[in-house]
Amino acid sequence: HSVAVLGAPFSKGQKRRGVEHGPKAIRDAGLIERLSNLDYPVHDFGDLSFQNLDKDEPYMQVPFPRSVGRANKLLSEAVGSAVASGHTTVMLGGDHSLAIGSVEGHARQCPDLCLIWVDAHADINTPLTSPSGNLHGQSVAFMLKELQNKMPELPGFSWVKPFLSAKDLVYIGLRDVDPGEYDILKELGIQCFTMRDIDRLGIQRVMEVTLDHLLSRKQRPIHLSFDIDAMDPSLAPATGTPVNGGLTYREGIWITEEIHNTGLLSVMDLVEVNPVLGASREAVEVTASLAVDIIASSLGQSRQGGPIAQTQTL
Ligand SMILES: N/C(=N\O)NCCC[NH3+]
Ligand SMILES: [Mn+2]
Ligand SMILES: [Mn+2]
Ligand SMILES: [Mn+2]
Repeated sequence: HSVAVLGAPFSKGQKRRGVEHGPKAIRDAGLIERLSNLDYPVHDFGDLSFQNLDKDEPYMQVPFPRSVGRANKLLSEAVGSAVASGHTTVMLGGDHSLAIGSVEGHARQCPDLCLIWVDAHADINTPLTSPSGNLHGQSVAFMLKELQNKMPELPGFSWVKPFLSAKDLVYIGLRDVDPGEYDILKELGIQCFTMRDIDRLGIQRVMEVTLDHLLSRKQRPIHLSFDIDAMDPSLAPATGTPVNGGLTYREGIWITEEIHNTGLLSVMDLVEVNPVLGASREAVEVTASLAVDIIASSLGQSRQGGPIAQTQTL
C-alpha cells in the first residue's frame, strides 16, 4: 500500500515558539526521498493550515484551548480521510497535542486500533492535574473512556468523544511522570515501560511484551505516537522538554523495526521537533535526521537491507 505524509505546523499545545517549524525541518532532512526509496508510492499532502483565533483566553489555566481544539478537529478529518483512502499515514508535528486529532481521526476509521506511545512523558494529565496547563501534556487524557468522569468540558473540545480503553495503550520510554499522571497510570493499570524497565528487561523483551499485550488476542491496526524527546537528548537536542537518560539510537530503531515487522502500522505521529531550540544548525540537523530515520524504519527501512525493489530496473 501507499504512504501519506501530512504536516501539522502547530505549537499552541505548549508555550515555546518554533515547534510549528518541525514539519519543514523534517522534510528538509530528506523525508520524502528516504520514503520513496522504500517500496511503495508516497503521497505528500503538504502542511495543514491552521486558522489563527484572535480571542482564545485561557480556561482553567489551560492556554489556547479553542485553538488546540479546532486544530485537532481539522487534523482528525485529514488523518481520517488519508486512512480511508488506504494510506499508511505519517503525521509530522508540531507539538504532541496534535495526537488528539491524529488518533481520534484514525479511531473513527479503525475503532479497534491500539496505541503505542513512545515518549519521555505520559502526556496523561487532565486540565485539573496538569502543573503547566499545556495541552501537549494532556493528549492521552482526552482519548481514554476511563477518564471521562475526570475531564472538564473544555471550550473547543466538545467534538472529542473518548474512544480508547486503557488496555489498548502501551507506553515506552517514560522518565518524567507528574504525580497526577502517576496516580492515573496506577489506577487504570496502564502497561508502561519506563526507562528503568528498559534497563531491566532490555528493549527486545519490552517489544515482545508490548506486542503480545496489544495483539495476542486479536491483530489490529497500530497507531504509533512518537515524541522525539523519547530519544536521549544527546541524539535529539532540538526539542521542547528534553530529559536525560533517553532511548539510544539502537533502542529507538529496534522499536520501530519491530512495529514495522508486525505489518500492522496504520498511522504514526512524529512530534516535538523544534528547530528553534537547537543550539546550532548541526543540533537541528541531527534531530531532524533522527526523526527521518525513526519514520523510515517504522515504514520498512531495515538494518538488514532488503531485496531489489520491484519498481527498480537493473
Ligand atoms: N514533551 C512533553 N510531553 O511529551 N511535555 C509536556 C509533558 C510534561 N509533563
Ligand atoms: Mn509527548
Ligand atoms: Mn515528551
Ligand atoms: Mn513535548
